[in-house]
Amino acid sequence: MILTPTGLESLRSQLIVSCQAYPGEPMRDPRTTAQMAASAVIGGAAAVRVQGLADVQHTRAAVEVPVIGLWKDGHDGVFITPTLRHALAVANAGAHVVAIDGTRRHRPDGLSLAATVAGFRADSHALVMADCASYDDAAAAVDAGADLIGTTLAGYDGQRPKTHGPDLELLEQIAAAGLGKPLIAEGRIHTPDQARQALDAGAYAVVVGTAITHPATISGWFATALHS
Ligand SMILES: CC(=O)N[C@H](C=O)[C@@H](O)[C@H](O)[C@H](O)COP(=O)(O)O
Repeated sequence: MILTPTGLESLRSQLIVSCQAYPGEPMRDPRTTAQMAASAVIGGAAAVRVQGLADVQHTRAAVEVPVIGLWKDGHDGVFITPTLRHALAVANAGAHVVAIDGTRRHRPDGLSLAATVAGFRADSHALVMADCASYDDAAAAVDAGADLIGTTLAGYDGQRPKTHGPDLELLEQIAAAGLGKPLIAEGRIHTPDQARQALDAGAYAVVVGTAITHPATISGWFATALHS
């Protein structure tokens, strides 16, 4: 299955579940990621988002819904699918959509976002999701040719404060501008109410990660509540 921009209609107002375990964690295994993704689909996820080439491969085989893939390389600066090479590798692993850093920061391979998207299009039919951190990033990512705009990096690169829940103000700002590409709310959506608020703020679809698929963090929330 190739996902086309028109095919994105299947994601309208839907839940997307991000399934990620971090290096060194007990659940950091591509088979576990794929099992989490399949479980999320049973619960109603219309798409899933996974990190790492093996995770993309295993998840593609485990679910029928679109797979958004990314490759985190490092943890500072531009690290979400930071270069064209990373993006093509994620697409070749089977991702329908490749999520890449969509900020205006310098990229490790020196390419602009527009050059990255153009180079990607030359070799892949997969769609591109730009993980942005601000309104200016989002506008630039649309100009650069991205198919979807995510608020993934809002609060993580210093452009905007790290809100306690989702950055609803940013969602409203981007949605009000009518940039013409699906706006994906992502980042710190921890409750069903917050997911709903993100849609009401103008998001096309909502990504939830930690609150569904990261038991170490969720356990911490409960443990802290008991001890405070
Ligand atoms: C900033 C960054 O590296 N975000 C990553 C992007 O893939 C993931 O670590 C997040 O879990 C994902 O964005 C979903 O967000 P949340 O887990 O808050 O629901």
